[in-house]
Amino acid sequence: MKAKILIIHTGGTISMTEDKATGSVSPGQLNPLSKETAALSDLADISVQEVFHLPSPHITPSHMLQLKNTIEEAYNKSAFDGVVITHGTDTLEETAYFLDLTVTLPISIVVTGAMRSSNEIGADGLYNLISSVRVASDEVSKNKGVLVVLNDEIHSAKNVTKTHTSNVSTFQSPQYGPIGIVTKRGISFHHHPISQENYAVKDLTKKVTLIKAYAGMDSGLLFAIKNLQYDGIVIEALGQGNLPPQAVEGIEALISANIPVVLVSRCFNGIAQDVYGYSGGGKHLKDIGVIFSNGLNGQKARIKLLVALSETCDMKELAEIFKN
Ligand SMILES: NC(=O)C[C@H](N)C(=O)O
Repeated sequence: MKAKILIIHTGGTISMTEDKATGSVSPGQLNPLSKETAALSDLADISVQEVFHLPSPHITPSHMLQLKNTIEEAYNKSAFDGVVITHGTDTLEETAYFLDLTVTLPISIVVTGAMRSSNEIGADGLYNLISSVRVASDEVSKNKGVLVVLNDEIHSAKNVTKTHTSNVSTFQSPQYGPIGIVTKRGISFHHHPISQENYAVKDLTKKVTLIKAYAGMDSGLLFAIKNLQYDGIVIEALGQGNLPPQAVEGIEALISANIPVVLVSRCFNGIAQDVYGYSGGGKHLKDIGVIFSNGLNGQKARIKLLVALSETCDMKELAEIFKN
């Protein structure tokens, strides 16, 4: 029996066309993927929903929550084996990780996209969609968290990131690699995520921002963030998790206002840790209450803080959540 797969389109280059006269790529009236359902029906019992038709820089956390609710409502109406979400690649990793943290259904969840629009030479959209339906249809893809499938590779939502502005092999999992591959003959996994986290999110009302540290950074922006009444901040710190000493005053002001400060590294490999004891070093920052993120990149730590803040504002509980 064929697997039952729900395809949800949200937009992105995979749903766009190029204007041959101007070279401009944009979403048209019709999603070019809507005519492809027949090509997929050999692979699975397909149903399709188009929830958004948006470039992914237009996707916000409330769209992500809407997407989670759409998946759960569709499943409660009529159960399916897997869902494939098509999405723009710019913020794909954020939506995939949000779903990873919040959806608990016993199905496979695959997110895919494309780097070339539907009418460009070498368009990768339909191919990635077919690969994703194949992955989602395979029993072996369940219980592995949300998967990101492009360019014949299967990545975990937690580790994958967009690494190249235009290359079709843009999605990589720095330091971990893909957890599986798609071949002509089947799907093959070679890693299994060792832990999965879930948070019951009903609404997303908090404001969390993300900034990057740099040589000579001072506290100006940190005071501004406090005054703008953000509920949380993620900082892409230097190296192993350090900041210039001039930034410490701002960090202390945020923490004393009960605004959690989560640290990641601006390096794309490795884990930020409390190693250095000098002023602004990781150990100093941890001692004054900064939370370390255990290997997430900045944009994913921001999604996690947003989700975690919908459960608790307690600094100690937040620090525990970020140990996972
Ligand atoms: N390749 C893509 O999908 C990029 C596009 N700007 C988007 O994220 O919507």
